[in-house]
Amino acid sequence: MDSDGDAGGAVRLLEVTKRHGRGSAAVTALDDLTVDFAAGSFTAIMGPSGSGKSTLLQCAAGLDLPDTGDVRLDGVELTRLGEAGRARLRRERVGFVFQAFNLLPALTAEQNVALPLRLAGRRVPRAALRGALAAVGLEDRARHRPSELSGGQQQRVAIARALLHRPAVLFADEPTGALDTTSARRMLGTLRGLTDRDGQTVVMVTHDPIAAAHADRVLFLADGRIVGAMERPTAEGVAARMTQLEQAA
Ligand SMILES: Nc1ncnc2c1ncn2[C@@H]1O[C@H](COP(=O)(O)OP(=O)(O)OP(=O)(O)O)[C@@H](O)[C@H]1O
Repeated sequence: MDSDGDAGGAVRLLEVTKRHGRGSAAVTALDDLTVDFAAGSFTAIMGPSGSGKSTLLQCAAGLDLPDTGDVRLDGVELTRLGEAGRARLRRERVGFVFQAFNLLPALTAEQNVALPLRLAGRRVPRAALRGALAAVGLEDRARHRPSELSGGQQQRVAIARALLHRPAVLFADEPTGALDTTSARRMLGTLRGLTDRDGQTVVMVTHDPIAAAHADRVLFLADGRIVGAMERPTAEGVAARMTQLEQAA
């Protein structure tokens, strides 16, 4: 590891504190938090409601800025960038998948995948488009509209869209929240495959111990701090740890 301590790190948060609100209503969402997400790793973030998971994702992805501390994404200190610089960094190096798929109903799967790059004025090579759909197992659904796809397939289109520009990190906020069990399992298999096959760095917030068990590592958050980590997690182990945290909350 070099003197910056970021060797191999796709994302690093260093002593990050983030408060929401002002005065007596202020809430410390992240409290002097330091964490590294290694390149090519799949991390799940868990914690009781209000523990700071979404805030962590927003700060790590450059969607929000910490009050103090530094965030480095793919070698770039994004806390030193202005709004335009952060927007460019997000567009070029970050992929985002949310619980809501946010696909446009009038567009086909491949048009939805291409849309963000087209809106940014970039040409989208056909091979890249096909490659992104193939990476999520949907190459045969390219011409289907969202209404002709299952919920799980729609979420995989959203993942293909997030992957098209080959982001350094794919952030996923409750990506299985709106899916049935079978679709959720397939979606998690897709994320797992992206890390195993392509070395894609994935950071996922979830409430579901079964989802978290697909990751290489689970980080547990409470009151804006990391209070534990589990390597090679099992659903049972994660569930037991979450029960402890929720009883303590
Ligand atoms: N815009 C905001 N204004 C004021 N307080 C906020 C705001 N956003 C978040 N908070 C507070 O910051 C804390 C952390 O919120 P955050 O959404 O990061 O938690 P979370 O772990 O993602 O929660 P959940 O699992 O319920 O989605 C909570 O106490 C929340 O109420």
